[in-house]
Amino acid sequence: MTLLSANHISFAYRSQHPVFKNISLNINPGEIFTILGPNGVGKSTLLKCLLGLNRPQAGKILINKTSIGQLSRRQIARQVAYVPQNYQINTNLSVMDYLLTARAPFLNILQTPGRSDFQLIITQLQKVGLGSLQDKPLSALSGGQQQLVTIIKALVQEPQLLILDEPMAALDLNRQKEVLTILKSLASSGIAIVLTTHLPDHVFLLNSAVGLFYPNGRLEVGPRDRLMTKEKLSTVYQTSLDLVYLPHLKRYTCQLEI
Ligand SMILES: Nc1ncnc2c1ncn2[C@@H]1O[C@H](COP(=O)(O)OP(=O)(O)OP(=O)(O)O)[C@@H](O)[C@H]1O
Repeated sequence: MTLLSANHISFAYRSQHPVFKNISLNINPGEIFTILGPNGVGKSTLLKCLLGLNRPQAGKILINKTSIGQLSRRQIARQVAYVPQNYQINTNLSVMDYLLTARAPFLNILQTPGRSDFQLIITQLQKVGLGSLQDKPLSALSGGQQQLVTIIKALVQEPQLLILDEPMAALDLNRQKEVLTILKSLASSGIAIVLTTHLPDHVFLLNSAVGLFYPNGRLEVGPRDRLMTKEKLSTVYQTSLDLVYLPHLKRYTCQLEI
């Protein structure tokens, strides 16, 4: 069953100036879908439409067959978690207290988090080697550590669909590897993942389906083998680049032609 579907959606912040028109896509459980495109083309705007934060002027978005407009924020938060692009968190909450806020959609109005909520968070922090940071104020963490914490916040929401906007932009290579591994393992457990990235290699590393956002606002959706070509990527990024096969890693890498 399709978890998320967007049918012919169009969105403009100002009338007569559409960011994109007539975009359709379907995401199934366990699928990874990576959106690539140049700066300012509309990737974050599209994600916000899929989350119900932006309301498209045309088209329909369904989550588990229900129109997103008919779902409350709490109902959406029980199914979908979001890692925003601006991960810098302006709060003096401790890491633990901040992460506990992600359990709110599952608690009644006067209910406080229980043992299982704390344990879930401790387990997730330990998985990425941040167990020792749970009592630190968020403001004392580095940018990369804060980005990891926002990813963990989405995970402790135990979503069916995880939407991430450039989740690895601030991470070192080893931490990128950790996040890629986590995303792959979430997908194999049936969670659907939609992400944006500026690194085309992430598509190959995640074995994901692709959405190519062209500078004219068109989104081409399809399998990696059909969309990840030198010609299409050069058109998307308006620059010369090449795809090089790495036989020992059995995958392609995307390189600028400089
Ligand atoms: N809140 C807003 N109000 C008005 N215009 C906006 C708003 N947010 C984004 N835009 C505009 O919409 C267009 C798409 O922006 P968006 O942030 O979706 O691009 P993006 O593809 O995610 O870019 P980047 O790769 O740089 O993050 C841009 O022209 C941007 O200036």
